[in-house]
Amino acid sequence: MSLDKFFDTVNQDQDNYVAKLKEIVAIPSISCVAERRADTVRMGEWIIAELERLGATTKRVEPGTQQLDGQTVDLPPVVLATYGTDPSKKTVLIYGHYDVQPALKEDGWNTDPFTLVEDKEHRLIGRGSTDDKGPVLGWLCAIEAHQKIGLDIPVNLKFCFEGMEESGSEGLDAIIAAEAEGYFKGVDCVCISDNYWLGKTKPCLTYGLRGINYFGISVKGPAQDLHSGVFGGTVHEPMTDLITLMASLVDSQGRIRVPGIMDQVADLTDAEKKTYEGLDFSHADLHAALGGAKTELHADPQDTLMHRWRYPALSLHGIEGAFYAPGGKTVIPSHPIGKFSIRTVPDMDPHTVDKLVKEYLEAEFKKLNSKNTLTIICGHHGKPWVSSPDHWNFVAGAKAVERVFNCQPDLTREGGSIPVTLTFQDALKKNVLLLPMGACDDGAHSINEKVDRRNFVEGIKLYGAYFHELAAVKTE
Ligand SMILES: NCC(=O)N[C@@H](Cc1c[nH]cn1)C(=O)O
Ligand SMILES: [Zn+2]
Ligand SMILES: [Zn+2]
Repeated sequence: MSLDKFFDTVNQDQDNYVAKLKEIVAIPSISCVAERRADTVRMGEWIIAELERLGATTKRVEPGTQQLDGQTVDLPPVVLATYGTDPSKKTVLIYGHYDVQPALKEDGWNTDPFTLVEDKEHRLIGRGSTDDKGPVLGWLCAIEAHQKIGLDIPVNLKFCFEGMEESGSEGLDAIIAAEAEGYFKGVDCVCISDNYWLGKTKPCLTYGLRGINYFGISVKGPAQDLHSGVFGGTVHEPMTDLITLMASLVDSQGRIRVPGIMDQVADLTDAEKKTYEGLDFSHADLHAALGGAKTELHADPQDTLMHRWRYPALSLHGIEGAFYAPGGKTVIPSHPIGKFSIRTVPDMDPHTVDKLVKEYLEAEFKKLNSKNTLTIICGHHGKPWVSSPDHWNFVAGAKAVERVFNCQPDLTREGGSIPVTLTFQDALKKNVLLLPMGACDDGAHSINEKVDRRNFVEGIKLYGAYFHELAAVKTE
């Protein structure tokens, strides 16, 4: 079968697709703040409308409410959709998320984060361009291009798009469990496009993710912020305690200092070690993703990948309630909350991780002899996931890569977390393939997040080619 006409159509219509991406980047669907919840819901509604325009049948599922920023707010809808119900065709379930990480121009963006701009190098810059609005839209553009040329999509499509992925996917697991024998019945395999290539030119198929345990350390002292001239030297300062605790978690070589964490990590076998050989990855790729900084922790690129994929990492994210604005305010913050997370790997258990962290921080706090009050907040969890890339779903993905990019994909794991991956695998008992469109230097979660126009356009072709390869692939 020739897909040339489909590829030509995607090329011709690419400006329309980019215009749509601009439209949705402009919706600031930040899931972690109550102030943006209405926008997040609006983004879900945009997707429902677009799916219906394409002829899909949609089902809007309300996951319930949550406590956020001191208020009870509705969780954004989970969008389920069906496109095609031919019993003679395979059915693929596609998952993506329409929420994004926070972004402020003051964080260091060169342009307004919620206005998609294209620069001279054809980078499409804006929050969500690569994580995950570009890929979500890409699936819909692939359908549109098929319709335009009257080309049949040779598989049935089911969609599950959520608006809480960046905030722990609250409410989603329950919906998947409830619909495993309902809406998701008949699904043959799952595909997710929400991660990145190893480098800037070669696509990959991904079969592993790290998990995540998110934490807060709250240190409470005086009832309000204080003048440091009047009170400095006379009271236990919450920030001093907090900084000491945060510094005790990890050293400058990235080694986690919480006892017991490393004991849970699965041993590296010879077979696993072999999977790192021949991967198209160098420290030049890492440096590109770091914006030119050469600050790697490990000398050998394979060690870098192992520490991204199969070892845990503890990252300090920020401090809420501390003075961070420009200027020299002489304040003693009364109630700072430090935030950090641990990226988890096989065979770490999220509840054991919580317990070890809590016990360690409480013991460290005791040593400070402080009269402040410590509370450890154990936030959301997501388990690590590793699967087999030998499944026919991966064979179809690899063939689609060959068709569009004329090369064999890298087989990778990933350092980030998409907890629903494991949920789908366990609840539906089906293989899950991660098929990214973005490059290693896209800057997801960072300033100036982008997707290259080439990746966006070729990614749409990749998704279309994947539909056709899925239909053709042998399943025995
Ligand atoms: N593209 C996947 C992704 O960015 N996932 C997030 C999930 C998350 C968990 N807690 C907050 N966000 C990630 O950080 O890996
Ligand atoms: Zn994402
Ligand atoms: Zn993300």
